[in-house]
Amino acid sequence: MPAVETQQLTKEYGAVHALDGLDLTIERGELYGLLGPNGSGKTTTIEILTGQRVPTSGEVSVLDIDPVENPLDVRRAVGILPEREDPPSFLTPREYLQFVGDVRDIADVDARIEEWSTKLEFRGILDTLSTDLSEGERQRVMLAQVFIHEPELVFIDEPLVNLDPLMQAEVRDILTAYCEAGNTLFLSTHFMEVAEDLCSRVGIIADGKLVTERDPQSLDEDGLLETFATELGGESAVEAGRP
Ligand SMILES: Nc1ncnc2c1ncn2[C@@H]1O[C@H](COP(=O)(O)OP(=O)(O)OP(=O)(O)O)[C@@H](O)[C@H]1O
Repeated sequence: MPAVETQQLTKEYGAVHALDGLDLTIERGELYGLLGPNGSGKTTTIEILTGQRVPTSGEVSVLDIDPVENPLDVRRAVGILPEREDPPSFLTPREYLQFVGDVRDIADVDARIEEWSTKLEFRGILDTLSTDLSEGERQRVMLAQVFIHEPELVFIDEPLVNLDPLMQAEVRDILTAYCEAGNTLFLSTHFMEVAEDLCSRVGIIADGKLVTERDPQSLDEDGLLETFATELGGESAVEAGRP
């Protein structure tokens, strides 16, 4: 069974058709990127796949679980990093990750905190209040909470946001190694260069529909993405500092 499958998924917010018959199949071990301009339906897709939002119609399966029927089971099984989410300002990264360890029933949470704070290079600020951390440091803590329970499927909305170029390269390596170990990663981005550099397959979404799926090496060989040029990759992810 694929890691993720949707059939004719729709989501309406009143008169807005956020998803309009979305068909997705993502196999285990893929590093799949959903690329699309602002408002194309990426966040709505992730929210439905992770049991946070109920679709208007259509079928969904995530690790063989139906997130509409069993949202808690899906959230237990996967890692999630929503866009623009921070650790609570009044907790230190260590306290926050211990809290995540409690919620996720992780027996050896202290060892995992050591492991992930080392990998993501924030050991030095483990005991600093999150309110005093930079945006990039907070993003690294949030990335750690995605992986700390070693899920086999992870959803990340805009994965490299707020990271400096060196850290972006480190995170790319971590995400790639994670998929090479047989796990699956679903990420969304509106930066073409993130999709090109990171993904093994890219789906292009516009107006809630999957327009096409591409090998990242031939992402724009026919100039299709020129139509989204101002929104997609119109500025460099590195220059923008928020890919
Ligand atoms: N809670 C909501 N209520 C009403 N409309 C919504 C809601 N959430 C999203 N929408 C609308 O649904 C459409 C898809 O939004 P969504 O956030 O899924 O797009 P996106 O591709 O993630 O955008 P972005 O790149 O800006 O994060 C947009 O038109 C948006 O305004």
